[in-house]
Amino acid sequence: MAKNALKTVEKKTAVGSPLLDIEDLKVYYNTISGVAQAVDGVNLQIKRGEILGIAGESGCGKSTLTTALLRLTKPPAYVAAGRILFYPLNQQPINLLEVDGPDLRAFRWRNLAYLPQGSMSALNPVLRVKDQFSDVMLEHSEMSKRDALAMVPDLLKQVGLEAYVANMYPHELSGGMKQRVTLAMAIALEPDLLVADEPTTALDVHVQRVIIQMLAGLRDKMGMTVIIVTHDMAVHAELADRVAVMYAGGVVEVGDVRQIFKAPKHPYTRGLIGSIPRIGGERIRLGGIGGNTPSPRNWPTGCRFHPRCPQAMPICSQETPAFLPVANEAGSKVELQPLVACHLYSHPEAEGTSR
Ligand SMILES: Nc1ncnc2c1ncn2[C@@H]1O[C@H](COP(=O)(O)OP(=O)(O)OP(=O)(O)O)[C@@H](O)[C@H]1O
Repeated sequence: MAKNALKTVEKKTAVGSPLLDIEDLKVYYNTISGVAQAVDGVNLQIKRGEILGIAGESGCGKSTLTTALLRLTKPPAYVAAGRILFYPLNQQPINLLEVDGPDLRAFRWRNLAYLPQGSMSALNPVLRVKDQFSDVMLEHSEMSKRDALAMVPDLLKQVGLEAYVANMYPHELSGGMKQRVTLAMAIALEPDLLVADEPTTALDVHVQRVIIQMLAGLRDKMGMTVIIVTHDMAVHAELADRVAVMYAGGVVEVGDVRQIFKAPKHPYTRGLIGSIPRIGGERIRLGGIGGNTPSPRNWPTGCRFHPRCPQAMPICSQETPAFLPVANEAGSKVELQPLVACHLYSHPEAEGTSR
């Protein structure tokens, strides 16, 4: 069996085992007006073969978190604390934050791939599509140029493009085609993890659907883990197995996508879900979330959502709520327990103590 096919079988067998453990991760920015604590104590477990959605308002730290996962943090940002444990197939876990130099270069593309925000402009305008592929594959694997070029038509096919696209330059492609080419390049070396940042923004509805189906297909065909970052809750509803909701630099709730939509626990998640328009049924006024997003240079004390929370209690401004497990809804297929950081669920006297 070819090496790649063997790797795919191994990965599919490993679906459900741990891939990443993010432990108390803090990523800050040095700015003239002080330190911005953009990601401030994130804890998250991610399993092989799952599609995890990361949701939250603009500025809550989604991109800062994912760039740290990919070891792409650049000044003025820096990792202030935490560990990111990565579990390679059949090997001991490694702390991604300690991988450096040639090891890190080898790790990228082969293990971690990135589909950045606005990735359509990430292509080199003076290279034909096939040469962009071979550049990446030659730099990050031991493949010969001939072998790399031979793989291009098949990779293009996987993202629904014809083989002739290999000979085209980026300016000859539509926006949707460029996005597919970038996706095909990201998956060329069959990475364990693909991080897609707003992959459907700025695409028309039809192309959005195609990209969503492709991302879902990667998991099914290759056992790839996908982290999808977007504030478009409809994309999460359609694609994700679990959703992590971020607010003010932290994850406030994570759980089965159906549970997040049907029975959100955290008042912030309820606000997010309540602000999605629905078609059909009675016309209702959308809830939305009052107040403004706080500044990462000066987070509110206690629960950072308390100044905007319709259910705030005195304790909420005083104590930071722990990230605690709550009960899974009946019928959930997700093994990892849902977690919520909210005093409504951590104090027995409070409403909603459904643990
Ligand atoms: N280069 C920078 N210098 C200083 N602060 C920054 C920088 N980049 C981001 N930040 C701050 O970090 C916080 C988190 O930003 P980030 O881009 O991670 O949020 P996001 O949730 O991905 O937002 P969006 O959905 O708009 O992309 C924001 O408050 C932002 O102001």
